[in-house]
Amino acid sequence: MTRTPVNVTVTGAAGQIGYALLFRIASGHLLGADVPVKLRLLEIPQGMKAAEGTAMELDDCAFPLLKGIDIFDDPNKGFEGANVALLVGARPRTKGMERGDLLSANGGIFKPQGAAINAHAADDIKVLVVGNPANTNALIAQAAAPDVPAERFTAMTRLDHNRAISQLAAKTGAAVSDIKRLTIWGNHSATQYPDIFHAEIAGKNAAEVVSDEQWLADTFIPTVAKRGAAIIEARGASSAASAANAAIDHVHTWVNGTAAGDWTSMGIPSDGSYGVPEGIISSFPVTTKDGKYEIVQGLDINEFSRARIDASVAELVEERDAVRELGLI
Ligand SMILES: NC(=O)C1=CN([C@@H]2O[C@H](COP(=O)(O)OP(=O)(O)OC[C@H]3O[C@@H](n4cnc5c(N)ncnc54)[C@H](O)[C@@H]3O)[C@@H](O)[C@H]2O)C=CC1
Ligand SMILES: O=C([O-])CC(=O)C(=O)O
Repeated sequence: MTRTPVNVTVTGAAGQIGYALLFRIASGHLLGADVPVKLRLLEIPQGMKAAEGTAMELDDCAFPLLKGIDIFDDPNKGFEGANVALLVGARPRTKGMERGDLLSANGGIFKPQGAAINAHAADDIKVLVVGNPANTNALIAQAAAPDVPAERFTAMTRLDHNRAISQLAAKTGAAVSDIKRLTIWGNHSATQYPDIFHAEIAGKNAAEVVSDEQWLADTFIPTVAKRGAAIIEARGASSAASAANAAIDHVHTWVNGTAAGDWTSMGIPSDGSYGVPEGIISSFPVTTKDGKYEIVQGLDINEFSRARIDASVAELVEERDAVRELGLI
């Protein structure tokens, strides 16, 4: 049976992450090796020519699953019929820019994109926001799309999740595939909290295996939370291939499900679980099945974790209040 292609819209398609992302979507890593895709690339006018170049290269790969590529600089067209939208293009912070300026500049991108998704995307649209500040940009887009179920707007903390697994594997000598149930809580920012108290390493409790609270507090958490800045310092440019990889993982897991006994981390609208105020887009431990996710319930949160979750959530509340003040939500 021939399957109908899935329409995948990627914004910021001519950027660094876009260049690392599009080829993997087209080769079947986003949705599955048997799922044909049509790509819809959305750029700003200055990015159109570079996006055309990337599209030429995509053609040159002769990917069997790639059933079409269209390029737009109008969000109303870019999101038409989209089943999956990866919102990567954003306004980076530049010198002298205050947080309010950054939120307001991104509001100018994510508000119209949310409205275009509301008006033109397919009924089953799933949105992943990668562009920073990802959680609050997702909130802005979601607020502009009142007809789309709120839970379809998610923000990427999978890169943080993968970074934390890798650091934990290096510390303990375990294989990354032996590490399960790790959680990133809160914001995709330096306040995020990577939590190993419920994680398992080859079936044993990770915090007990590590048994070194000082390493947790002084090395592990800051290394994971500040990894983006360390990459910028080393590479002279922000994480691109690892960010693209995490975006692929996020959507693949959302669509295809978490493995039995494991969970992942996603930035999602809070339902009030774990004392996180309803509505803000915060990272939680989630399981996924049949294209839907659920927050893992019933975890004991110790004092060490509580303080850190609360600090990151407080930052998200401040960001929400700031964009509310700016009339963006
Ligand atoms: N959530 C996460 O874990 C991570 C998020 N990021 C964020 O991802 C974003 C993109 O990163 P890069 O690809 O490295 O940046 P980049 O600057 O290389 O590319 C961004 C692209 O977006 C385009 N763009 C700007 N405004 C647009 C709009 N309104 N519509 C469509 N396209 C637009 C630009 O023309 C440019 O081609 C940044 O905000 C970065 O901070 C990066 C790494 C990890
Ligand atoms: O700060 C940035 O632009 C990059 C980023 O989010 C990360 O690598 O986690």
